[in-house]
Amino acid sequence: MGVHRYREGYRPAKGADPARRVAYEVLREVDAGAYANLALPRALRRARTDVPRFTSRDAAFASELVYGTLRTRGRLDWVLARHLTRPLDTLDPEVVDLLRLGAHQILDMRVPDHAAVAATVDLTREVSTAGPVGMVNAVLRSLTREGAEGIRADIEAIADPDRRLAVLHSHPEWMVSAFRDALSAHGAPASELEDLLAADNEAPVVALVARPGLITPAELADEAEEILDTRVAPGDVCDLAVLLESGDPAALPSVRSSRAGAQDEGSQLAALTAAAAPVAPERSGGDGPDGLWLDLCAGPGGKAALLGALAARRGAHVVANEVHPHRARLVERTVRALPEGTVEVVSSDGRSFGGPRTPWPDGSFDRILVDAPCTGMGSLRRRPESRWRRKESDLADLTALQSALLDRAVRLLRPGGVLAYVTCSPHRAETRDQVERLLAGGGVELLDTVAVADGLAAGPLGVPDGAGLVADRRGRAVPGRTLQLWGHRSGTDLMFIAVMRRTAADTLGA
Ligand SMILES: C[S@@+](CC[C@H](N)C(=O)[O-])C[C@H]1O[C@@H](n2cnc3c(N)ncnc32)[C@H](O)[C@@H]1O
Repeated sequence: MGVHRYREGYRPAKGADPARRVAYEVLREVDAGAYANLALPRALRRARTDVPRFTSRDAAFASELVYGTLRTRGRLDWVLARHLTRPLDTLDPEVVDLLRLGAHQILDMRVPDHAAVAATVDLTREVSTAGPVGMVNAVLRSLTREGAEGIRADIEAIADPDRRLAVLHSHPEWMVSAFRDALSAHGAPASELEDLLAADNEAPVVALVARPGLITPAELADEAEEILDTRVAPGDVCDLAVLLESGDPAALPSVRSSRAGAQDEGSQLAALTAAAAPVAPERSGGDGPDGLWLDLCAGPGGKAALLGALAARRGAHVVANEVHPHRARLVERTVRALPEGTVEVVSSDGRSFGGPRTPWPDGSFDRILVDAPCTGMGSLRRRPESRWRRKESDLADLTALQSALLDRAVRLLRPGGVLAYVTCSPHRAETRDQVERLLAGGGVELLDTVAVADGLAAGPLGVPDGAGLVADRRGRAVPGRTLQLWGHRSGTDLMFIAVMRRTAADTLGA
């Protein structure tokens, strides 16, 4: 629990309620660098043990406070600024969190105004010095007098369209512009921008994957229904998926033993597509070998486990590489239920993976997945704080890393081998530009990713007509298509998938 900073002789007039207290503690942890999706379950577990009569309603309320406050932070800050006499970022960060918590209850939740103000003031008394109590009270009371209609009208009146959408849907302005550009880069109508941004603020469903050969989706659904006491549904996009209305997947024995896992349906489809894209023969006749696969950026191992399950059925072997040793250990855990020897976990920098004097010289692999580090703009629903942490200036380093990983992967592929490039971001620079750069370099051809994925999907992928085309250096469309999934169309994370194939050995001038 957080630090109490009572003044000498000072005692709170009334204790803060435990759910708000938990939410505040988690916001403070997130401010210090924690991830909400890890910090919140930890805090709830603590509260269930430490706080007498901490109910599941308290847990649900605390979760809504944490996720809602983090998601709507941009709009909350814009509104709060109108009621402050000094800039928000000059206030003590603890006070800022208290104000955001109160404002979120007043503006977005069905908490009566007086209760939202009183409870936030109680919480302020309990966690802070007496100093800000009066200020928090005054600012929140002033906010309750403003009214949602007036606020909405003032936001609608913001002249700059991206600024207006940034405030309304609570995204950093640079991301709004990047999403606008991404829709156009991937052949989706620009008119869908608002739907895209709104979908980012919806609570995601929890998707599980039943790893083939280890558990069936029906067995997983039965287990979830029984243990989590929740409603379950089959996947919209993948037959292997089981969707949960609520509940903590970690409570399921199949998840604890890694026979199943929590995995967005877009990620499941990416791994399935990487495994299904057709390899070509190295010289002539048949499909050529398909026995050695590489997952170049494997941590924490969700896709490696699905690839491994599919490889086990096809007699293939998967090398799962991850640069950070602690994340490589997570991969080991994720793949541990697979038949022994199916997945081999190694830890090295993917940019210089394999080569002479290693078991994997250039041209070794039949199939490579590069699920590259990226801005993560495609999973904002799931990681509510990430939109505020990520900076536009991160792009240059990330795209350089993606290019180096892709270049290395092409060299590690045999001619005719398949390269699947995946990002959890639709940003043009991380997706289409990377594919166009690779194609321009020679050595790879683009396959029809939409057709491969469509053939695997349980339902429509919501790909707009004519989407996924990429151009050569002269701006002419090349054969093949990439696939961009959109949350507002398919309900998945915004995964980008491009399957390519290595052409002749000598085109890279190796
Ligand atoms: C998008 S995540 C991969 C997710 C993973 N495929 C899954 O489905 O669980 C990217 C991973 O690449 C790792 N990474 C970053 N730089 C790398 C490098 N130079 N070589 C190999 N892996 C790297 C990151 O640590 C991170 O675990």
